[in-house]
Amino acid sequence: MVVMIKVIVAGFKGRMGKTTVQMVNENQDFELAAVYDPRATESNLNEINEYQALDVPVYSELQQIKSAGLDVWVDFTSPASVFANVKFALEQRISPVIGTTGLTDEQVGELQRLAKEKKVGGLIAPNFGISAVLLMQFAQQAAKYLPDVEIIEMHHNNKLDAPSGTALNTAKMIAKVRKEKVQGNPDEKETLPGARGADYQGMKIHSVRLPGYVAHEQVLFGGLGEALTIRQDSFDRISFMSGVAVAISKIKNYDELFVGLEHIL
Ligand SMILES: NC(=O)C1=CN([C@@H]2O[C@H](COP(=O)(O)OP(=O)(O)OC[C@H]3O[C@@H](n4cnc5c(N)ncnc54)[C@H](OP(=O)(O)O)[C@@H]3O)[C@@H](O)[C@H]2O)C=CC1
Ligand SMILES: O=C(O)C1=N[C@H](C(=O)O)C[C@H](O)C1
Repeated sequence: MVVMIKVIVAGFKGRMGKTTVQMVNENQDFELAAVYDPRATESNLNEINEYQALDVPVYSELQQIKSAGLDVWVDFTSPASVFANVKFALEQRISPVIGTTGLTDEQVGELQRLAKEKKVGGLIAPNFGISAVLLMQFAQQAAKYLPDVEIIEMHHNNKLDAPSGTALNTAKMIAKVRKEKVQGNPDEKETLPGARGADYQGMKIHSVRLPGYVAHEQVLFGGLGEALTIRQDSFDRISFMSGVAVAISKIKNYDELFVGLEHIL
């Protein structure tokens, strides 16, 4: 008998949540066992027009989830809610697969300690798209030779957090291989505040928000008489789904919480 992985999708009404519900439902190895949103008024997905054929419980309170026998908690919610959701999942020994951005370093540390204590596998992926995972790795490699770098991330205009989780993670990965340095003219002055962007250990990060965009990033390196630009584009949220599927399939095999899809590929 094939045992399917029982998945709950938190944030199921959102842009990523909807795409994930469809992917999980269509994957023969996964069972869409529940969905969660504290503001949901439905008790079953079949009450929603587009999901009439699906008999899946909708939970709006964490207490309802305790006895649901779930394997994996996929979280695409909001920076304000992800920590409490993931803490709950780990306490219930449900493996979290987290796409939501905005967790602080302290929160990540606390969740990693809890995962170890509970011996539960989990993943925080700043980006589930393979093009973004590769961009971050290539950028880290390039920064060893070209340490002057600026990051431009471009997203749809409904995004809540800035900079994007991917841009911040790119900067953190680069910071591991280069010394902190001041870039640009040490005497430069912003005549319009914010003109030089945000600063992460001397790296400038610029956030663009425009309708029509989905998720895009450029990492620009400058050297003596030369430059390198690395760019990735997610034109559609489907680009994140193969990464989410891999994470759901594998995450139960681990007993710690990783940051970065590359750790389980
Ligand atoms: N790692 C990756 O590859 C990717 C990550 N993301 C990240 O995923 C997150 C979600 O993005 P997106 O789908 O565009 O955002 P949306 O705003 O479209 O969706 C978020 C959903 O979560 C719901 N929600 C809010 N609070 C809770 C809660 N406590 N529990 C469950 N659900 C809740 C919201 O409901 P309501 O509107 O009622 O508040 C909303 O339906 C963001 O942090 C984004 O950066 C996005 C794309 C890819
Ligand atoms: O909000 C989004 O859309 C995205 N969020 C993630 C991020 O902040 O990096 C991943 C991707 O860029 C899409």
